[in-house]
Amino acid sequence: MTLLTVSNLSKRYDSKPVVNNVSFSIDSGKCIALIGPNGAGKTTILRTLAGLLHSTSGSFQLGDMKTTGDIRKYIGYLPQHPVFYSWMTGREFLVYSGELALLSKTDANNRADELLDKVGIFDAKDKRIGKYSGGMKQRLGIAQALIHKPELLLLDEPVSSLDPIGRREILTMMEELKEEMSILFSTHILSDADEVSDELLLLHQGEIVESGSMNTLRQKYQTAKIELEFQSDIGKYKDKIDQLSAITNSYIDRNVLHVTATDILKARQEIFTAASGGYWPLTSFTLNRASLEDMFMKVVNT
Ligand SMILES: Nc1ncnc2c1ncn2[C@@H]1O[C@H](COP(=O)(O)OP(=O)(O)OP(=O)(O)O)[C@@H](O)[C@H]1O
Repeated sequence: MTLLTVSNLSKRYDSKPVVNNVSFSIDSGKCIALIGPNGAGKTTILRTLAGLLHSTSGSFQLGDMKTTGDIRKYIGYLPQHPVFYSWMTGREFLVYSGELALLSKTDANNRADELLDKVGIFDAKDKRIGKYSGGMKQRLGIAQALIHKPELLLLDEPVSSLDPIGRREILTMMEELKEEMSILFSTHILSDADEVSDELLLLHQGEIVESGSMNTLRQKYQTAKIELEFQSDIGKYKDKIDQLSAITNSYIDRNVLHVTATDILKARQEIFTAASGGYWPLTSFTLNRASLEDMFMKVVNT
C-alpha cells in the first residue's frame, strides 16, 4: 500500500531551483534512500516533507490525509545536525520532546522510558547529553523523532557524521525500525544506502535522475573492468581487443591492458575466443565489476 505520494515538488530560493519537479512514492514498510552529492537538494526535500519548509509548487500526501497539519502527526524527523541541550539528561530531553508533542506528563514519561530502551541507551538515561558519544546522540535524536509514534520516519544523513562503530549501530537500528514503519533517509554514501534500503532515489541537482532497487540499478548500469597481462607485445593486443564488439574502451597502464565492457559475458567470450584462436601470450585475466560509485557517476553523467 502506498504511504507517501510526492507529486511534482519544486523549491526555489529567489530564482534558483534547488528541487525541481520531484515525484516519487513510498510503500508502507519500505526503507528508501535519497542519495545524492552535497547540494543535490536532499535536506530541502526532507524539511519540506517534515513541514518545516514550504514548497514553491507541487504537493505530497500521506495515506489518504489531505492537510499538512494532519500529516505532521504521522511523520518523525531527525535533522542533519540535531541540537540538544547538553546539560539535560537523555531522559529529560525525551520527556521534554514528548510534552512538546502534546503528550500528557505521564505518557511522556512512559514513552521516554520505552524509547530509551528501544534505541539502546536506557543505561545512560540519567547521564547528561554532553557526555554522550556521537552514536548515542544519534540514537537519542531518533528516539525524539519516534516520540509520537510516526508512520514515516525521515532521517537526514543519519550516519554521515559517525565513526565506523556509531555508523554500524545506527544502520543496525534502522534495520530494526523498518520492521515497524516506513523510513526515508538521505545519504551521500552508496554503501550505506545499499545496506539498509529497499530502493534508491538518486538525486542530482534537484532532480531524481534514477530510482529502483540496488539490484535493478546494478543490472542496468553494470559495467565490467577487465585487466589483461601479456608476456609480450601488449600494444599489438590492445589493437586486437579494440576490434571486439563488446569492448567499449581500453588503455595501457604499467604493462596492464585495462578494458571496459558493458556485456560482461560477451566480452569474456570474445576475449577468450580471440586469445585461443590467435595464440595470444596472455598471462593474466582479471574481472572486476564496477563499484557502486562508478554506477552513480555513470547515472549523473548521462
Ligand atoms: N535557505 C537557503 N537559501 C538559499 N539557498 C539554499 C538555502 N538552503 C539551501 N540552499 C541551497 O539549496 C541547494 C540544496 O541544498 P540542500 O541542503 O537541500 O542539499 P543536500 O543535498 O542536503 O546537501 P548536503 O548533503 O550538503 O546537506 C544547495 O545549493 C544550497 O546551497
